[in-house]
Amino acid sequence: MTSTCSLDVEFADKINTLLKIPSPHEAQDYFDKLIKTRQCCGIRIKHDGEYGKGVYTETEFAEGDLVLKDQMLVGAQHSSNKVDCLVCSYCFRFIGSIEHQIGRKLYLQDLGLSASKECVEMYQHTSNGCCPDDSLDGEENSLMIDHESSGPCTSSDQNYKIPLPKEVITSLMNGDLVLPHSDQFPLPSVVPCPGGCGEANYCSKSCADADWELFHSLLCTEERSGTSCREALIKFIQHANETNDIFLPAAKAISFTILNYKKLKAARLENQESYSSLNSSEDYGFSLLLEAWKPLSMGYKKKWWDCIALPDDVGSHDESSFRLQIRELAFMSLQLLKEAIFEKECAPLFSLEIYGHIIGMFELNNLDLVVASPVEDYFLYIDDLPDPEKQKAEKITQPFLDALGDDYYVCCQGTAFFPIQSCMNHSCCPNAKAFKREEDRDGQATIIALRPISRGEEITISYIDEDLPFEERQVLLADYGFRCRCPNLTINSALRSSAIILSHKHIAGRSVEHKAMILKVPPLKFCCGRRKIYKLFISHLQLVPNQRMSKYE
Ligand SMILES: C[S@@+](CC[C@H](N)C(=O)[O-])C[C@H]1O[C@@H](n2cnc3c(N)ncnc32)[C@H](O)[C@@H]1O
Repeated sequence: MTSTCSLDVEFADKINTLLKIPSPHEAQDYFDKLIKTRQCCGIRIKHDGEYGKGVYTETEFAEGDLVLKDQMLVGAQHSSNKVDCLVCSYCFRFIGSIEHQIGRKLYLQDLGLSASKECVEMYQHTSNGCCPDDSLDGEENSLMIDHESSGPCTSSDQNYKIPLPKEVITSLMNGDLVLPHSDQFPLPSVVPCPGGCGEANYCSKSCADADWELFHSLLCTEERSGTSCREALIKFIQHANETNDIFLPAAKAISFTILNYKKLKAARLENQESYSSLNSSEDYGFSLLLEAWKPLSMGYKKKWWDCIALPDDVGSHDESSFRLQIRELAFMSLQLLKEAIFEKECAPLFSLEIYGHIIGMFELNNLDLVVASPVEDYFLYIDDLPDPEKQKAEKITQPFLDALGDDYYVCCQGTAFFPIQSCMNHSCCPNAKAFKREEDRDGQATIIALRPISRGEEITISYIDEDLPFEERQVLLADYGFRCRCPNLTINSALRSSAIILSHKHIAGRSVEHKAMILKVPPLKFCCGRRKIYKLFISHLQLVPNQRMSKYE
């Protein structure tokens, strides 16, 4: 039997209006304004293409030109990755210090945890006051939760690690022990969550304030923050981490809309409109909700359980029961979220239709969020020092590298929806790619031209690894609901030897599951026997013209 959400029945008309595809005029107006706020010029979103919306050039781009730097609308670090990297919860920059990043990871590793396992155990441990550092206080809720999934770049216990004494790790975390040359890699200080939950940390007050204003004030688990149902919120987070952490950005999308609604309402009231006109007219309230929802209304959407690809281990005869299970999972998550942050004036947002469409939108549009680790840069820097400076530094750094094992370079990973990039259609011979350059140290998406693009041409990216054989490409593209009809000609390999950072990632059905592969980078120079091999998600490979990597060529 399928669970029914009463809000779906009660607000059926409003839900239909919220999910209506915006008119071309409305969308054009929205995207024209949005593009003006981005680091890009010479692109336009058009609505009359073969595949719905598409991004087109209004100028010429040369190979390697920056086409777009897009800011995410909603993004989240994977729960499993939180053990490995301490990043700004808003822009996903690494924060603290090289020492703090290493110390924190070793501390958690010392508790016998990898990112994917035994996190509950760690939670119990830290809750008992065993945490040596205040900066870990409150992280428990976010760290305890994922004991199910394992991303491709997360810790593994398979590589050999030589543990360090606890006191050394503690002094590293406390800042008493300073590593040689770490001043070459300054990181922003940790700014704690203004609500005091300790789960969210930031690189600056402006990021803390922006996150609070846009999302976190409704999702903060600290009692003082005024979140009405803290227990329910914690349960919601736990459920997301035990099942599929895509529910976390979905909650952010709902939070964003509620907070936006409240802001719009307050602004209207300030503009002398009477309380009575706002409160008495239901339509007026709904028009505000429509306005608040607008950024999300623009994304291409289908219901999650309808569009999600059937996993390999589910036969077609089990398809309907699989889709039903996904729907039930979303239903369960939504009940917990509703208990935590329900807002009467925004009730239609808590319908299963809307929740399912938000997650489906992520399924069809999201890019991987990947930010390279400064800890890797640090060890590479030490490795590149001339002797005898190198020998001197390595006497101190080597034990830390040995303790970290092969996981010393784990990057920040998550998933994010980028409003402009998400309008880019797929081609198996794309003219652009999403990537990260040396200077791109945050979670934003950077799109670069792979070859000269002429005025008026559509900008296309590949959602999958375009090097795969034709049939495999078609299978992967079926996840996006279409078969590609473009011929895959010779791929421009000019940028191929560089690092790959961003990729389209499908959110797996029942738990977070990444399709990983080892990227074909040129033979690597070894750094103390463990210079990194990039392990990245694949569904959609993106090349990074990255100076840092060019030295390997
Ligand atoms: C990320 S969205 C791209 C923007 C989308 N065209 C829109 O209208 O918002 C992905 C969806 O666009 C459509 N699409 C993108 N590239 C396509 C292609 N090469 N052939 C057919 N459909 C495509 C598919 O429906 C796909 O699920």
